[in-house]
Amino acid sequence: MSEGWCVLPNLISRTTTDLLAKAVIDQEISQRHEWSAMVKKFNASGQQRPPSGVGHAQALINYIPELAQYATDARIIELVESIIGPSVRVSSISGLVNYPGNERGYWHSDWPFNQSLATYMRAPYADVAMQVSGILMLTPFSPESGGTWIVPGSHRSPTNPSNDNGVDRFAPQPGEMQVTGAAGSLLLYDSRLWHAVATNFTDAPRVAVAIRYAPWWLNLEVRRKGSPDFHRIAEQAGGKDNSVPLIPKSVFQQFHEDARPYFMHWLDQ
Ligand SMILES: O=C(O)CCC(=O)C(=O)O
Ligand SMILES: [Fe+2]
Repeated sequence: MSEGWCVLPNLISRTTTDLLAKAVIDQEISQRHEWSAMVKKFNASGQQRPPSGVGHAQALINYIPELAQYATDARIIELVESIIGPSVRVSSISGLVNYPGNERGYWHSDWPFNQSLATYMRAPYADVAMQVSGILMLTPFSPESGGTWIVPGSHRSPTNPSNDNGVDRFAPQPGEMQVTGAAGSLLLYDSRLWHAVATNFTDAPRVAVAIRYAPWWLNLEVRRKGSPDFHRIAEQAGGKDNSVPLIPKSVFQQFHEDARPYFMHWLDQ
Protein backbone atom coordinates (compact mmCIF):
# COMPACT_ATOMS: atom_id res chain seq x y z
CA MET A 1 0.00 0.00 0.00
CA SER A 2 3.01 2.35 -0.20
CA GLU A 3 1.50 3.83 -3.37
CA GLY A 4 -1.85 4.15 -1.58
CA TRP A 5 -3.57 1.18 -3.17
CA CYS A 6 -3.46 -2.60 -3.75
CA VAL A 7 -5.60 -5.43 -5.11
CA LEU A 8 -6.44 -8.51 -3.01
CA PRO A 9 -7.05 -11.11 -5.72
CA ASN A 10 -9.79 -13.74 -5.87
CA LEU A 11 -11.41 -13.43 -2.44
CA ILE A 12 -14.77 -14.79 -3.64
CA SER A 13 -15.62 -17.69 -5.95
CA ARG A 14 -17.01 -17.12 -9.41
CA THR A 15 -20.35 -18.76 -8.57
CA THR A 16 -20.82 -16.32 -5.70
CA THR A 17 -19.76 -13.22 -7.67
CA ASP A 18 -22.28 -14.11 -10.40
CA LEU A 19 -25.09 -14.33 -7.84
CA LEU A 20 -24.02 -11.13 -6.07
CA ALA A 21 -23.68 -9.22 -9.36
CA LYS A 22 -27.23 -10.15 -10.28
CA ALA A 23 -28.49 -9.10 -6.84
CA VAL A 24 -26.69 -5.73 -7.12
CA ILE A 25 -28.18 -5.04 -10.56
CA ASP A 26 -31.68 -5.94 -9.26
CA GLN A 27 -31.21 -3.53 -6.37
CA GLU A 28 -29.87 -0.79 -8.65
CA ILE A 29 -32.94 -1.16 -10.87
CA SER A 30 -35.34 -0.99 -7.94
CA GLN A 31 -33.64 2.17 -6.60
CA ARG A 32 -33.15 3.86 -9.97
CA HIS A 33 -36.06 6.24 -9.62
CA GLU A 34 -34.86 7.43 -6.21
CA TRP A 35 -31.25 7.83 -7.40
CA SER A 36 -32.32 9.85 -10.49
CA ALA A 37 -34.29 12.20 -8.24
CA MET A 38 -31.16 12.68 -6.11
CA VAL A 39 -29.01 13.40 -9.20
CA LYS A 40 -31.59 15.97 -10.36
CA LYS A 41 -31.24 17.68 -6.99
CA PHE A 42 -27.43 17.75 -7.33
CA ASN A 43 -27.82 19.30 -10.80
CA ALA A 44 -30.31 21.89 -9.60
CA SER A 45 -28.01 23.03 -6.80
CA GLY A 46 -24.97 23.24 -9.11
CA GLN A 47 -23.17 20.29 -7.47
CA GLN A 48 -20.68 18.14 -9.37
CA ARG A 49 -22.92 15.61 -11.10
CA PRO A 50 -22.10 11.87 -10.97
CA PRO A 51 -21.21 10.40 -14.39
CA SER A 52 -24.21 9.38 -16.48
CA GLY A 53 -24.70 5.68 -17.16
CA VAL A 54 -23.57 4.74 -13.64
CA GLY A 55 -26.28 3.28 -11.42
CA HIS A 56 -26.10 3.34 -7.62
CA ALA A 57 -27.72 1.18 -4.95
CA GLN A 58 -27.66 2.60 -1.42
CA ALA A 59 -27.88 0.62 1.83
CA LEU A 60 -26.94 -2.50 -0.10
CA ILE A 61 -26.29 -4.45 3.09
CA ASN A 62 -30.00 -4.17 3.98
CA TYR A 63 -30.94 -6.08 0.83
CA ILE A 64 -27.94 -8.42 0.46
CA PRO A 65 -27.01 -9.33 4.05
CA GLU A 66 -24.47 -11.96 2.88
CA LEU A 67 -22.26 -9.03 1.90
CA ALA A 68 -21.49 -8.48 5.59
CA GLN A 69 -19.32 -11.58 5.74
CA TYR A 70 -17.50 -10.86 2.47
CA ALA A 71 -16.81 -7.24 3.46
CA THR A 72 -15.26 -8.34 6.76
CA ASP A 73 -13.18 -11.26 5.46
CA ALA A 74 -10.20 -11.71 7.83
CA ARG A 75 -7.71 -11.07 4.98
CA ILE A 76 -9.27 -7.66 4.32
CA ILE A 77 -9.57 -6.64 7.96
CA GLU A 78 -5.95 -7.58 8.67
CA LEU A 79 -4.72 -5.30 5.92
CA VAL A 80 -7.13 -2.46 6.73
CA GLU A 81 -6.17 -2.56 10.42
CA SER A 82 -2.50 -2.42 9.53
CA ILE A 83 -3.28 0.95 7.90
CA ILE A 84 -5.82 2.63 10.22
CA GLY A 85 -5.44 0.64 13.44
CA PRO A 86 -7.63 -1.86 15.31
CA SER A 87 -11.39 -1.84 15.89
CA VAL A 88 -12.34 -0.61 12.42
CA ARG A 89 -15.96 -0.11 11.41
CA VAL A 90 -17.62 -0.37 8.02
CA SER A 91 -18.75 3.17 7.28
CA SER A 92 -20.84 2.46 4.16
CA ILE A 93 -21.63 -0.15 1.51
CA SER A 94 -23.21 0.67 -1.83
CA GLY A 95 -23.62 -0.95 -5.22
CA LEU A 96 -22.11 0.42 -8.45
CA VAL A 97 -23.30 -0.59 -11.90
CA ASN A 98 -21.39 0.98 -14.80
CA TYR A 99 -23.51 0.37 -17.87
CA PRO A 100 -21.90 0.02 -21.32
CA GLY A 101 -20.73 3.41 -22.59
CA ASN A 102 -21.03 5.19 -19.20
CA GLU A 103 -19.51 8.64 -18.94
CA ARG A 104 -16.03 9.00 -17.41
CA GLY A 105 -16.10 10.50 -13.90
CA TYR A 106 -14.14 13.36 -12.30
CA TRP A 107 -10.96 12.98 -10.26
CA HIS A 108 -11.81 12.91 -6.57
CA SER A 109 -11.00 11.40 -3.21
CA ASP A 110 -13.72 9.73 -1.14
CA TRP A 111 -15.52 10.97 1.97
CA PRO A 112 -14.37 12.59 4.23
CA PHE A 113 -12.02 14.16 1.66
CA ASN A 114 -14.46 14.63 -1.22
CA GLN A 115 -14.93 18.39 -1.19
CA SER A 116 -18.17 18.24 -3.14
CA LEU A 117 -20.10 16.48 -0.34
CA ALA A 118 -22.05 18.10 2.49
CA THR A 119 -19.44 17.07 5.05
CA TYR A 120 -15.72 16.96 4.40
CA MET A 121 -12.44 17.70 6.05
CA ARG A 122 -11.01 20.99 4.88
CA ALA A 123 -7.78 20.77 2.84
CA PRO A 124 -4.84 20.88 3.45
CA TYR A 125 -4.86 17.50 5.19
CA ALA A 126 -2.29 16.12 7.57
CA ASP A 127 -0.55 13.15 5.96
CA VAL A 128 -2.50 10.48 7.90
CA ALA A 129 -4.60 7.55 6.67
CA MET A 130 -8.09 8.22 8.01
CA GLN A 131 -10.27 5.88 6.00
CA VAL A 132 -9.76 2.99 3.58
CA SER A 133 -11.98 2.53 0.52
CA GLY A 134 -12.71 -0.84 -1.04
CA ILE A 135 -14.17 -1.70 -4.42
CA LEU A 136 -15.21 -5.34 -4.62
CA MET A 137 -15.20 -6.48 -8.25
CA LEU A 138 -18.20 -8.67 -9.08
CA THR A 139 -17.32 -8.66 -12.78
CA PRO A 140 -13.79 -8.35 -14.25
CA PHE A 141 -12.00 -4.96 -14.13
CA SER A 142 -9.92 -4.15 -17.22
CA PRO A 143 -9.24 -1.08 -19.38
CA GLU A 144 -12.12 -2.29 -21.62
CA SER A 145 -14.66 -2.80 -18.84
CA GLY A 146 -13.79 0.44 -17.01
CA GLY A 147 -11.31 -0.55 -14.30
CA THR A 148 -11.09 2.42 -11.90
CA TRP A 149 -8.67 5.20 -12.90
CA ILE A 150 -6.18 5.94 -10.10
CA VAL A 151 -3.13 8.15 -9.57
CA PRO A 152 -0.69 6.01 -7.54
CA GLY A 153 0.93 7.97 -4.69
CA SER A 154 -1.63 10.80 -4.83
CA HIS A 155 -2.91 9.90 -1.34
CA ARG A 156 0.04 11.86 0.08
CA SER A 157 -1.23 15.06 -1.52
CA PRO A 158 -2.67 17.60 0.94
CA THR A 159 -5.65 18.13 -1.36
CA ASN A 160 -7.58 16.64 -4.30
CA PRO A 161 -9.46 17.89 -7.37
CA SER A 162 -13.01 17.25 -6.08
CA ASN A 163 -13.47 21.00 -5.77
CA ASP A 164 -11.79 24.07 -7.14
CA ASN A 165 -8.11 23.55 -6.26
CA GLY A 166 -6.69 24.54 -9.64
CA VAL A 167 -6.56 21.00 -11.07
CA ASP A 168 -8.88 20.20 -13.98
CA ARG A 169 -11.10 17.40 -12.67
CA PHE A 170 -11.13 15.68 -16.07
CA ALA A 171 -7.52 16.24 -17.23
CA PRO A 172 -5.14 13.29 -17.56
CA GLN A 173 -2.79 13.05 -14.55
CA PRO A 174 0.88 12.06 -14.65
CA GLY A 175 1.19 8.38 -13.69
CA GLU A 176 -2.54 7.66 -14.02
CA MET A 177 -3.47 4.03 -14.60
CA GLN A 178 -6.48 1.72 -14.58
CA VAL A 179 -6.95 -1.00 -11.97
CA THR A 180 -7.42 -4.54 -13.26
CA GLY A 181 -8.60 -7.69 -11.51
CA ALA A 182 -10.69 -10.84 -11.88
CA ALA A 183 -14.23 -10.97 -10.49
CA GLY A 184 -13.99 -11.64 -6.75
CA SER A 185 -10.95 -9.38 -6.25
CA LEU A 186 -10.94 -6.30 -4.04
CA LEU A 187 -9.32 -2.95 -4.82
CA LEU A 188 -8.30 -1.31 -1.53
CA TYR A 189 -7.05 2.27 -1.39
CA ASP A 190 -6.41 5.06 1.07
CA SER A 191 -9.60 7.18 0.72
CA ARG A 192 -7.37 10.18 -0.11
CA LEU A 193 -6.16 8.52 -3.35
CA TRP A 194 -7.20 10.45 -6.46
CA HIS A 195 -9.44 8.22 -8.58
CA ALA A 196 -12.16 8.45 -11.22
CA VAL A 197 -14.87 6.33 -12.80
CA ALA A 198 -13.73 4.95 -16.18
CA THR A 199 -15.81 4.31 -19.28
CA ASN A 200 -17.06 0.76 -19.82
CA PHE A 201 -16.35 -0.08 -23.48
CA THR A 202 -17.77 -3.64 -23.29
CA ASP A 203 -21.39 -4.59 -23.86
CA ALA A 204 -21.97 -5.96 -20.34
CA PRO A 205 -22.43 -3.98 -17.10
CA ARG A 206 -19.38 -3.61 -14.83
CA VAL A 207 -20.69 -4.46 -11.35
CA ALA A 208 -18.99 -3.68 -8.04
CA VAL A 209 -19.62 -2.98 -4.37
CA ALA A 210 -18.07 0.11 -2.75
CA ILE A 211 -17.12 -0.58 0.88
CA ARG A 212 -15.58 1.97 3.26
CA TYR A 213 -13.58 1.14 6.39
CA ALA A 214 -13.22 3.78 9.09
CA PRO A 215 -11.12 3.86 12.26
CA TRP A 216 -13.19 3.94 15.48
CA TRP A 217 -12.24 7.58 16.05
CA LEU A 218 -13.67 8.93 12.78
CA ASN A 219 -17.01 10.63 13.45
CA LEU A 220 -19.69 8.85 11.41
CA GLU A 221 -22.56 10.66 13.14
CA VAL A 222 -22.63 13.30 10.41
CA ARG A 223 -23.81 10.49 8.10
CA ARG A 224 -26.63 9.38 10.44
CA LYS A 225 -29.85 11.11 9.38
CA GLY A 226 -31.61 12.65 12.37
CA SER A 227 -28.53 12.74 14.62
CA PRO A 228 -27.54 16.05 16.25
CA ASP A 229 -24.34 16.13 14.16
CA PHE A 230 -26.31 15.48 10.97
CA HIS A 231 -28.58 18.46 11.73
CA ARG A 232 -25.81 20.76 12.84
CA ILE A 233 -23.15 19.90 10.26
CA ALA A 234 -24.53 18.06 7.21
CA GLU A 235 -27.94 19.70 6.82
CA GLN A 236 -26.70 23.22 7.39
CA ALA A 237 -23.78 22.81 4.98
CA GLY A 238 -26.20 22.05 2.19
CA GLY A 239 -23.87 20.06 -0.16
CA LYS A 240 -24.49 16.53 -1.39
CA ASP A 241 -26.11 14.28 1.21
CA ASN A 242 -24.22 11.04 1.73
CA SER A 243 -26.05 9.79 4.80
CA VAL A 244 -26.10 6.05 5.50
CA PRO A 245 -29.46 4.31 6.11
CA LEU A 246 -29.62 2.31 9.35
CA ILE A 247 -29.70 -1.50 9.44
CA PRO A 248 -32.98 -3.00 10.71
CA LYS A 249 -32.58 -5.50 13.56
CA SER A 250 -34.13 -8.28 11.45
CA VAL A 251 -31.38 -7.82 8.84
CA PHE A 252 -28.57 -7.44 11.36
CA GLN A 253 -29.51 -10.79 12.91
CA GLN A 254 -28.84 -12.45 9.55
CA PHE A 255 -25.22 -11.26 9.53
CA HIS A 256 -22.55 -13.80 10.34
CA GLU A 257 -21.73 -13.44 14.03
CA ASP A 258 -18.10 -12.49 13.30
CA ALA A 259 -19.27 -9.69 10.98
CA ARG A 260 -21.66 -7.98 13.41
CA PRO A 261 -19.17 -5.84 15.37
CA TYR A 262 -18.18 -4.03 12.16
CA PHE A 263 -21.77 -2.85 11.59
CA MET A 264 -23.05 -2.39 15.15
CA HIS A 265 -22.93 1.44 14.95
CA TRP A 266 -25.53 1.43 12.12
CA LEU A 267 -27.98 -0.88 13.92
CA ASP A 268 -31.46 0.66 14.10
CA GLN A 269 -32.16 0.30 17.85
O1 LIG B 1 -16.60 2.67 -9.97
C1 LIG B 1 -15.43 3.05 -9.90
O2 LIG B 1 -14.56 2.57 -10.62
C2 LIG B 1 -15.05 4.10 -8.90
C3 LIG B 1 -16.17 4.44 -7.98
C4 LIG B 1 -15.79 5.41 -6.91
O3 LIG B 1 -15.30 6.46 -7.14
C5 LIG B 1 -16.02 5.04 -5.54
O4 LIG B 1 -16.58 3.97 -5.24
O5 LIG B 1 -15.65 5.85 -4.66
FE1 LIG C 1 -14.75 7.48 -5.23
